[in-house]
Amino acid sequence: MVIQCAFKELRPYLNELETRFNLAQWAQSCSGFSLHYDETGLNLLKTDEPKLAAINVDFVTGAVAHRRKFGGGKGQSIAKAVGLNKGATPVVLDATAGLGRDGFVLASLGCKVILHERHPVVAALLFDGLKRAYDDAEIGPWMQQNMSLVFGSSHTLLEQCESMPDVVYLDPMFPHREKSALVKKEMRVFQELVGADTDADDLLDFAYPLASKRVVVKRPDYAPFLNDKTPSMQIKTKKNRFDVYVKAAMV
Ligand SMILES: C[S@@+](CC[C@H](N)C(=O)[O-])C[C@H]1O[C@@H](n2cnc3c(N)ncnc32)[C@H](O)[C@@H]1O
Repeated sequence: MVIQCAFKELRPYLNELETRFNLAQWAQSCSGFSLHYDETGLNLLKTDEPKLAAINVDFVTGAVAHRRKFGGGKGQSIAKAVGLNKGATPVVLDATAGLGRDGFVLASLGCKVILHERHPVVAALLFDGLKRAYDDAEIGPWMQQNMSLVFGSSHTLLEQCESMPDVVYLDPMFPHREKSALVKKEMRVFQELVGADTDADDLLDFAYPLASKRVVVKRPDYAPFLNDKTPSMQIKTKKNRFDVYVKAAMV
């Protein structure tokens, strides 16, 4: 998968992205998608829906940036689920990072967040979004401290972790059935690219021994528990819930 771009001076950076994430290897399995770089950064397009389906990671000015400023801070369900309301700012390993939105909410609230993403195109989008955030005068300093990406599968990376995070956060792909046309479209494009995370049940078994305080699993409200394991507690939102597997108190 070659990244298309009108700016010749960006070719070295784009070559680096292509190499780092082995994008050439994925050209076949990502047919129907293309990657473009423009002034907004790296964009994924669905070839037959070029205008509507661009996916881009923007922590500086996008919807997540708005949520950072006006989204409810530590009162948000995700913050409560990882234990932020207990006065702690845990180290969180986000083992299914996706576009980094949940991770960004936690990083903006002070957590150190390590992101794992295994899909090369998603990882490339995330890497590019992080790079632009690191360079931003307002959020760059704390983003560089709080958010980092490791490209690879958590099925192997969690086993190799040398230090224990306080929290392991899991949000594997589960078929969505939201009604909003916009969300539906973006989710559909994302799901088509990534596919269902059919091996997600195993992640709980890797995550639980590694987390020192808790494992948090985000699920749509209609989804069964991950690996059929009943959580210690649940925090429910309109469309999702956070299943929390507590190991030790968050101090
Ligand atoms: C539903 S998305 C996560 C969305 C994310 N929470 C956000 O806020 O943007 C799930 C992501 O997890 C990734 N994933 C699933 N299993 C993984 C694994 N074992 N290791 C690393 N990434 C994984 C998928 O490639 C996909 O990008």
